[in-house]
Amino acid sequence: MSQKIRIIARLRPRLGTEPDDGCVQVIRNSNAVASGSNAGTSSINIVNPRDTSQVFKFQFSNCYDEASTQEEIFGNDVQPMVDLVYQGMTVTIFAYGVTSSGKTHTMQGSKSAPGVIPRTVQAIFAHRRRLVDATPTLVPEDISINMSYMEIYKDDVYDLLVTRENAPKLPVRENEHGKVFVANLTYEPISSFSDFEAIYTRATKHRSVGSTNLNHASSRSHAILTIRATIFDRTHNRSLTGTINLVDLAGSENNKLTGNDASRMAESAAINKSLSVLGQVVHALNSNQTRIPYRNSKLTRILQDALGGSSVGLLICNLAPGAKFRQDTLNTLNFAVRTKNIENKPVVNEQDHRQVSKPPFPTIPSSAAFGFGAAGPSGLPRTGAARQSLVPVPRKQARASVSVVATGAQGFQPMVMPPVKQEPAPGTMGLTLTEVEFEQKVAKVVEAEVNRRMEELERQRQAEEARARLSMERELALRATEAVNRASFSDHGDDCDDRERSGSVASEKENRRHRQAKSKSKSPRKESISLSIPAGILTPVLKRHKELDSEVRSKLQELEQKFDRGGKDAPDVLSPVSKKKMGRAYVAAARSCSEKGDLQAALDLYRKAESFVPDNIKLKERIIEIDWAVKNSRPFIPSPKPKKKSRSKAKSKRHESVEGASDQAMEMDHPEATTDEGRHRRRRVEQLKCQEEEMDVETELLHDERHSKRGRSADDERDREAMEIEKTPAKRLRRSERRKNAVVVVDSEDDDDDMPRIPTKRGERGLTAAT
Ligand SMILES: Nc1ncnc2c1ncn2[C@@H]1O[C@H](COP(=O)(O)OP(=O)(O)OP(=O)(O)O)[C@@H](O)[C@H]1O
Repeated sequence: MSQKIRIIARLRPRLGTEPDDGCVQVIRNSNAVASGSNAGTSSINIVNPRDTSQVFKFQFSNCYDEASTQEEIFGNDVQPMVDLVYQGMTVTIFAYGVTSSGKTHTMQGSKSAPGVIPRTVQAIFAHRRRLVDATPTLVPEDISINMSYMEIYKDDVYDLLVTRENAPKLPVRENEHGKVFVANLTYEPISSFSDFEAIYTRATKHRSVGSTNLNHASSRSHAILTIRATIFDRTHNRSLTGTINLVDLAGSENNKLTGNDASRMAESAAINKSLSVLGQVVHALNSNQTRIPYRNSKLTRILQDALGGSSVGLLICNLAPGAKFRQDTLNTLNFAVRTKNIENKPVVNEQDHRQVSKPPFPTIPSSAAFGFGAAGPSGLPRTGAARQSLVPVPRKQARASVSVVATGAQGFQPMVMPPVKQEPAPGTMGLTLTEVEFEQKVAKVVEAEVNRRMEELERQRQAEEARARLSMERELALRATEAVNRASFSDHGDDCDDRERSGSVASEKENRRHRQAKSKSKSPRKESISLSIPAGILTPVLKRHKELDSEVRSKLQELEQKFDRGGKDAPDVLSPVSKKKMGRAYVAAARSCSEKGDLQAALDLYRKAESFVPDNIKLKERIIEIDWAVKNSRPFIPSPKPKKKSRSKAKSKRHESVEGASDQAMEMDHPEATTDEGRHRRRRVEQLKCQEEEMDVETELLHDERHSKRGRSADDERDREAMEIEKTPAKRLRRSERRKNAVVVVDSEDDDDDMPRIPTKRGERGLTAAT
């Protein structure tokens, strides 16, 4: 069964110099007050400032004017709510209004005029006394009462029962049943009103209060005092828990009126924001929205149960008199009107502590004195149907639940009911777990998670260490292999040299002796290496090296075969620059042959050169000419060799070194020089590259020579001839451009036959050896 939030309004008296402008008028209906009904015949009337003939009328359950007393308000509207606590229900009473409207006065009051809070606590203890007196099976210890007190300051929750220095921000959580609670909040047991007074007075000093222009002791936070009463039935091991939340909200603030400084402004912003969310929640509930923005502020999150939940609610609207507050008063009243449409579904919070079957909750003889029989004073049923909750109950729990059905004078009879909501008992988070147990469980889970992560980190660290060790070993092995290889290459190179020498002068015996001497001189190095490397570690590396070696060897063989095939495939494996250089080398060799009169050899060499530089027109012409001469047995007179320019000392040195390499390169093409040793061939390829370098130098020389006087005159001659053929300036220009670009492989000195010339003495000599 649902129940709407009860709304009452209270206008505070004028303070100090506040004018009596009659802006807010309270119309009271004494019958409504007396009956305590929710008829709402009392009203607050406010004259429309724009049209004084128009009056806004707000009807509520009860409306109290300036003359109303604390006692009156408590007796009429709060006392019945207190009684509900002993019915096992949750009650929430909150004071709402603009700053300085009298919320704290209403809730807390003063010594001379105690407010709702102290009166409620007094009523709770009084009720306990009555209950114990009326129930022979109950002793005072069977009804425990405890309290908590917190404030929400700038949207953070603080425990007011601990000193502020030690008070951490408390988290707001939700238990497995969807019940919102403030974790680690202190609950202090109180056995008497004086106990409460002592704790409450101390805690109130911790509350955030500040002075503003409107209120010298303005609340800067929302304060929530909770009193819980638990009746424990030892006979049947069951308990009934009722709770009352007394909420003193901070007032909405108009910063123009409050004259807030920067820090007060920050507080004011937090206050106004949370109140705005409260308004949004109320609006969302009224308009049946699917999503209620409880989570948008801590205030609404904590008050969730009071707003559309399972709590019985009472809203006290505090109003300040005077036109100065007119707009705030209207806002407050509008909020109240919206709130009164919110429907809660109160439940009885009852717990069965037995493990198996559950007998009924014992009949408390004085239960009728609570104002509740089969139905409560506000028509709240106590049956299982009345305990339905908005929060779904887990199936496991639902099976174990036993609900209580009122059977009038016969007392309660047990019966298994459909899933019903059972609120946690004070200090408990569910049916069986106390808060301490819950915290312990959480701590265990956290500890397990931390241990798991630590182990994972340790595993990662060990894996990284192993990886680092492996990579270090690999590095070490690689270095060792390189060292061994260097030694091996060196030996091999020396061996080759020795073999070559042995062919002419040295005997095999001498060579052996020579090698032995060398190996003796190198043995300490090898020893030191073998000592520093663990046995077997080189095996995989050497194997890999062997594989690489055979791979290199096969590639070299392939390369060699290409060269052996007449260089037809060679261009495919050379870069454009290398091709050009190879072409020049063959041209030089061919020229040498033609000078000696061996035209056939020259023709073959020119053709080889053509395979490297197939686009060279002059080379093609030369081949045609020589081919023609060979076929017709005619002599071929080549152009004279160009004179070499003087070179610098450095270049000479370089050429001398390259010259030797060139000779060796030619040996590679010689059948006798061919060897199966891949490493040896690799060295030869390197030497061949050196020869290419030398050819490059020759090209530089050639380029220099192009600009000699003779070269220039030959070009001029060609240009003159061309000028005679090409009449238009455009054609002349294009031809001139072409000539400028075509200078790299064309020997411009060949003015006689315009044939390619690469006059390299060293190249000729090397290639001569090759041919
Ligand atoms: N009914 C009343 N009778 C006499 N004095 C009152 C009454 N209501 C409020 N006051 C006085 O008005 C002043 C402001 O009241 P109170 O501090 O309760 O306002 P508040 O709404 O709590 O303000 P804030 O939101 O700033 O905390 C106080 O001095 C208080 O004593």
